[in-house]
Amino acid sequence: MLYIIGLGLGDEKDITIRGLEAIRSCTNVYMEAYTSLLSFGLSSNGLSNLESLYGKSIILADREMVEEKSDDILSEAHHSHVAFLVVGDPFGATTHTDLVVRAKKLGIDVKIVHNVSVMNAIGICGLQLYRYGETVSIPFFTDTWRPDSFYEKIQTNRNMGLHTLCLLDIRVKEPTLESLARGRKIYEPPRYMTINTAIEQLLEIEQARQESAYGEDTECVGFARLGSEDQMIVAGTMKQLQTIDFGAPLHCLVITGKTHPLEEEMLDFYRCRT
Ligand SMILES: C[S@@+](CC[C@H](N)C(=O)[O-])C[C@H]1O[C@@H](n2cnc3c(N)ncnc32)[C@H](O)[C@@H]1O
Repeated sequence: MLYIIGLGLGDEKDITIRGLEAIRSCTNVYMEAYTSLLSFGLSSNGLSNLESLYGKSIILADREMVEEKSDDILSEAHHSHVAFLVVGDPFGATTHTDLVVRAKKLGIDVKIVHNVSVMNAIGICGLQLYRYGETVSIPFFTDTWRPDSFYEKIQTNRNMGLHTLCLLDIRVKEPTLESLARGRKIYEPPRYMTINTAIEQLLEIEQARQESAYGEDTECVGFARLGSEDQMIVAGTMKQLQTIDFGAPLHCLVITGKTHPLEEEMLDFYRCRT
C-alpha cells in the first residue's frame, strides 16, 4: 500500500488522526522535501519533532530521489505499507499525480489522506475561493532567462474579474551550472522567493509589455507562513507591499480581480496602513 499523506501547512501537529494512524502502520516513511516547507523546516531539529510525534524515522526525499529512485519506493509499496508525506495537501498546487498513476499501473493500492493546502488557506483574506482564475508560478529570473508566461494568464484572469494566486519559486538542491559541467554536482544554497522579488519581476514584465494587465496601484494580498502561529497577511497595492518585510518563507501573492463589498470588508482587516 502506498499512502500519500498531506501534512498541512503549520507544524507537525497539523497532521490528521487518519494520517497519523496510516504513518504508524508503515514500514518506511518518506517526506517530499522540495516543493514546500513546514514552519519548523528551517530549524536543525525540525525533522525530529515530526519523528518524535509520529514515532517513526523519516527518509527525506529530495527531487532527485523522487525523480530517480521512485521505482524503489514503489517496489517497497508492493509488499509493505509505505508513506509518502507531502506538506499541504497531496493534490494542492504541485500534484503528485505522476506517482499515483505509476503506482496504480503497477497494481499498487494507493490511499490519499487530505489536509489543508495553500490553495484554500488563502481564503482567510476574504477573497472568495470560487472567484479565482488560473494559478500562476513566478520563477526566479536569471540574467539570461526571464520567462513571462504568467503575464497573459494574469491578464486573462483580470479581464474576467478573477483573482490570481501567484506561487513563488522555491529552489532547493539545485546543482550549480559549473558543477554540472564538471560532472560532480555541487548544490546552490536554498532560495525561496519573497513577495518583494515577485512584485519586482511582475512590474518588470508589465514595464516591458505595457499592456496594463496590472500595475503599481493594483490591489494585492501578500501571505507569509500561512497556517503558522506567526503567519502574516497584508493587503495593499503592489507599490505598498513592495516596501514590507514579510520575514521568513514561504510567501505567496494574490492579485485581486473585481472585488465584492463583502470581500472588501474582509480585506480591510488586513489593509496596509502606510
Ligand atoms: C508548489 S506549492 C506546494 C503546495 C502544497 N503542496 C500545498 O498543498 O499547499 C509551493 C508554493 O506555495 C506557496 N506556499 C506554500 N505554503 C505556503 C505557506 N504556508 N504560506 C505562504 N505560501 C505558501 C509558496 O509560494 C510556495 O512556493
